[in-house]
Amino acid sequence: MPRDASRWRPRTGRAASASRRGSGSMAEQGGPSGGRPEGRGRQRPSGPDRARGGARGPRRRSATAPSARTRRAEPTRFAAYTLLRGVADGAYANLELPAILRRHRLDGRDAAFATELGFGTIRWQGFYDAVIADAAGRPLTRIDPQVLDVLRLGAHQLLGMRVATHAAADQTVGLATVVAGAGAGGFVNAVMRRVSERDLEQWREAVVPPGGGAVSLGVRHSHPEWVVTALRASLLGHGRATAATVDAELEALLEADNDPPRVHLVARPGLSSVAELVAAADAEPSALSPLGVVLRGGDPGAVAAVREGRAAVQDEGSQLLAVALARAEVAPGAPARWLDLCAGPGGKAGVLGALAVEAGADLTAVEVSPHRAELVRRTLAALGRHADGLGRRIEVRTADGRELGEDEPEAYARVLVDAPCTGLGALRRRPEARWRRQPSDVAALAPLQRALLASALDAVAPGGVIGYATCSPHIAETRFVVSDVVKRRRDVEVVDARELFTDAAGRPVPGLGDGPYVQLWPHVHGTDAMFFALVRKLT
Ligand SMILES: C[S@@+](CC[C@H](N)C(=O)[O-])C[C@H]1O[C@@H](n2cnc3c(N)ncnc32)[C@H](O)[C@@H]1O
Repeated sequence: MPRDASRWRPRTGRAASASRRGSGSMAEQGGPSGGRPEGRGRQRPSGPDRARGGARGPRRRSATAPSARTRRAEPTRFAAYTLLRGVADGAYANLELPAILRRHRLDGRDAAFATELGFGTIRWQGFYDAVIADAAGRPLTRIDPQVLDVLRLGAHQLLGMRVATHAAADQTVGLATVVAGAGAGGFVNAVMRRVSERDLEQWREAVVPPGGGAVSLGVRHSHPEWVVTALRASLLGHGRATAATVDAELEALLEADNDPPRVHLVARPGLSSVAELVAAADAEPSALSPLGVVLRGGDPGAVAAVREGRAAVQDEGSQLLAVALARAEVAPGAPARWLDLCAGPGGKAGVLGALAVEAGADLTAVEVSPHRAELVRRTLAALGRHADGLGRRIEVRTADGRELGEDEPEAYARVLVDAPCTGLGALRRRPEARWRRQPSDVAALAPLQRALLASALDAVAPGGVIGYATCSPHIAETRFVVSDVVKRRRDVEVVDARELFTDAAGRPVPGLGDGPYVQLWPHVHGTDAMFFALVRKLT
């Protein structure tokens, strides 16, 4: 849910699409999967004025009687609903969405609308649930889960996307009727009317508990309370904030978590280039990553270099990490072998392997899950052919990284441990993660993270380096893991990693913390909240 309507207005023209749908054109569709979305191809006025018109001031109630509402589900809404049900059954939204869009034959603006409706609703679920409970006058446990998902989608249209009230209400009731029957339609109609009686600010005043603590921030910014508490501790623990500044930093971070990330591409060195991507896509060079571009719009899958595995969609933070490890100083005579110990699905291995080949080294990518190892093979296929041509080797192994240190001691010059973690630093990208993760996950992952790092320390040759990374800033997954493992050994030292992080113009990246570790932040760097520690094996 944006703070103002313009937040949602995007690089892809999605606002225009939403506004068009918000016009209330109610062309009947042929059921959930039939026909095209209403308004498609019609030229209706759209844009900021129109979007704002529905946004400011009290909303007008929809005068349509329930019996006169549509009884069909419009395809973009049905697609978003299907996504929510898939997520409720355990699916990952970002993996599920492409198939849903294909099944509903949605592309362009319609796909963008369905995506924002689905992802935005999932992100803002915590806040909308508070609104719905209030508007329905009953606890959520007394609302059928399917109907609750329909209501969440309706709430996002009203409060987060500024779809006109009558269109949002009509389509939400139609969807409810299709998925849960006419009786549900009446209930949904009543709740939507109540939701539409207040605007966003009024709902905030009504449902956000006072006090500004974790509970209050959790509802306001739609994060579980334990995540708010953990992020606060992370800001303090990494030295990003002090007691005096942490409240403002935390709010900025929580807000950034709710901003859909821009799409970045990485040009794998030797296979593609920033210039190629800028010429081939609606993109501009990244200011942060020397290997990256930022898409202004369009489908990354339409870019030839991406389709061919020479470039890929990748957060700038991940790009910087791979570059940092490749840059770190290694003692002369270290083996010409690099290792990615937790490679699936292969994003960082794609960059690290390309940099290894450039440096005259081989890459071994290890992944324990056979399915994810297969994804790594696919990701690295083009790189493998490129390496073969230069007499280098890219190898993908399905294996347990915890055993590699013992199997191949002191065999590698550079090792990346991109450890399995809670992903609390990538909440922008994985909208359901905040609701699925539990505080107990942190403790459950701790032994695995420590064992993988210990194995990496064994696998690296004297004078070689290990990069330990997570896409979580949680103190227990980052600093505690590194300090715990390193303090048990006499043959390694932690090195200040900050100087390895320079932007596309070669300038030091600001705001990395007090060292020796690096912590990136969405609200500071525009990246996922990636953590990186550099450890060197003594000679
Ligand atoms: C954070 S992800 C890595 C992301 C990857 N580096 C990328 O950039 O695409 C962590 C990966 O570690 C894998 N993993 C978990 N336990 C492992 C183990 N014991 N050995 C090797 N890989 C493991 C997980 O299956 C997961 O694919």
